[in-house]
Amino acid sequence: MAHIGLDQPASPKPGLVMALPKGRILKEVMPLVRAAGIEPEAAFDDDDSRKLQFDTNIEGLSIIRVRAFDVATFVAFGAAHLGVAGNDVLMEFDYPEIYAPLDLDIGHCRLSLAEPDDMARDDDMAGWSHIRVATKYPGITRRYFAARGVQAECVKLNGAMELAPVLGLCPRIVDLVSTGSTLRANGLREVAVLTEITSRLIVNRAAFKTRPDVMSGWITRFRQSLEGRDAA
Ligand SMILES: Nc1ncnc2c1ncn2[C@@H]1O[C@H](COP(=O)(O)OP(=O)(O)OP(=O)(O)O)[C@@H](O)[C@H]1O
Ligand SMILES: O=P(O)(O)OC[C@H]1O[C@H](OP(=O)(O)OP(=O)(O)O)[C@H](O)[C@@H]1O
Repeated sequence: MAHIGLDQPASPKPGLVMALPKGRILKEVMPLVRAAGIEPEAAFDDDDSRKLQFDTNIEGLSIIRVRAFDVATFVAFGAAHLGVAGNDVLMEFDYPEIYAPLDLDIGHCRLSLAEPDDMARDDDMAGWSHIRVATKYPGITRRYFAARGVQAECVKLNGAMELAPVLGLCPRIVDLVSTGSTLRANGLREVAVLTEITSRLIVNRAAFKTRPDVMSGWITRFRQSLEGRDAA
């Protein structure tokens, strides 16, 4: 007897899907989305709505709102066709299926190594062969230090990294820094910048190949949104 449906994924909705991160980037990205001519349905701005996928004024284009790391995964696997992600997320996954054609010049921050003030005072990175680091970015951290001859043992945390040195979990952290106030408030000092971060428009490579006109059309619209914003 044929079993139908149980382990079959639901058929994806036809049309184009744009993945946006639901965190702090959303406020910065929405003016660009709207300037590109995309207006989501009213439920998108309704905090009480439990919807996750939203229709837009553009026939066949919907928006999904997901966690920042998941934007890259939806786009890499072709479940979404385009999206917005920080290059922290892009570098951590390093998905070959993602093409990131446009720097949106939003979400500026940096990924840095930090340690307690008293440790930083007479610490010398040149003498390290092994370090233990708490981070949400084990991939970037390992690669960065391996290229400098240092083995980085990473303890994965998903937030509040700054607590790790304070509570003795790990003496050092690699985390995002913008104003530096979170580090200061927790007695930590930035000792190295691994990379500067901004958010990018990202596109699934297969979608770009199979629908070049539509996908390049959206890249152009976002480029024009950026030019309009910069000229204002
Ligand atoms: N302090 C910051 N200043 C500027 N940009 C930041 C800052 N922190 C994070 N970002 C950027 O915003 C993106 C999303 O961060 P956000 O804080 O919204 O998500 P999160 O809380 O880390 O993750 P999650 O979506 O899992 O809750 C990051 O990937 C990064 O590119
Ligand atoms: O240098 P600052 O301006 O203080 O910003 C840095 C903080 O911002 C991010 O955290 P977020 O607020 O996203 O919370 P999280 O720890 O839950 O990710 C990051 O992880 C730092 O903790």
